[in-house]
Amino acid sequence: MKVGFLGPKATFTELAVKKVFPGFELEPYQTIPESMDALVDKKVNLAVVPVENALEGSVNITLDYLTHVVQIPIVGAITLPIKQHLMVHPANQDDWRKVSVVYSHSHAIAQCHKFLHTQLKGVPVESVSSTAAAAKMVMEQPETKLAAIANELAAVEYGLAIVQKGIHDIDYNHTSFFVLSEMDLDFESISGSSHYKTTLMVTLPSDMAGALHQVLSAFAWRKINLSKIESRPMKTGIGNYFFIIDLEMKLDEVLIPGAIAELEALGCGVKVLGSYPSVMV
Ligand SMILES: O=C(O)C(=O)Cc1ccccc1
Repeated sequence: MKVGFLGPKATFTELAVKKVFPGFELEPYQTIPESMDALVDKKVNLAVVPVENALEGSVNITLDYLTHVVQIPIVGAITLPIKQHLMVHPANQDDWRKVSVVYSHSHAIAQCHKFLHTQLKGVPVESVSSTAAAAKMVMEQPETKLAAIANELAAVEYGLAIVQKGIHDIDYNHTSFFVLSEMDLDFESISGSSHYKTTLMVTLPSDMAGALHQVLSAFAWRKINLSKIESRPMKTGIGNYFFIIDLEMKLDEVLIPGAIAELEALGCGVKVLGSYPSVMV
């Protein structure tokens, strides 16, 4: 069984994959869309992609690619604690305050805003495809004083020295990842979790006063708990949005189909993106 993930080696995504799928064959891809394309092209059986960070919010490219471009079911979710460290080439260890650029993934940069603002004020910060890609770049250019924000495994993998540990702004820093697959994967047995979520994509009828209120009521009176509601652009014009809604329950035969039928009767479009166990590792 082959798992595609946002690489290179030692990204947070790989950490999440290794925790839940030990011993599986791993295939790194340079971007999130490439990992999903690999699944569509059947080069891998599963793809694991970051979807939400507790400090920075949704990973928009994941949600947008999943809703606008590919049609692959979500079969699981993994939530991983995130610790960010500042690392440099060992040759520049004593001089780390004089780095000329800090590289990382945009979400990691946002998670360390306070540290960058106070400790490395004025140093340019550039985002690259992943935290591990940043670490790899720093390793490859010892003569330029560069720094990366990445995890401990990336420091080991790319031979970098951690010069500041735990630089994320808030200690409670977690990221969730979606497990995507066309296969009928028994993620409940693999993850040991029976905590299910169901993710829906909902479009509203145009120009209907109180439409969102009515959508929420369909869940509220059935006592279906929502854990997330996110609006994303339809990409058809300013002000046109759809909603991604997470329900805190497994797709059943009564409550969720009833709510969906009610939304459809209102003129909403509803698509189930997945009903899947969610695990904290
Ligand atoms: O860049 C990585 O290591 C990723 O896996 C994406 C990401 C970035 C920041 C926090 C969590 C995941």
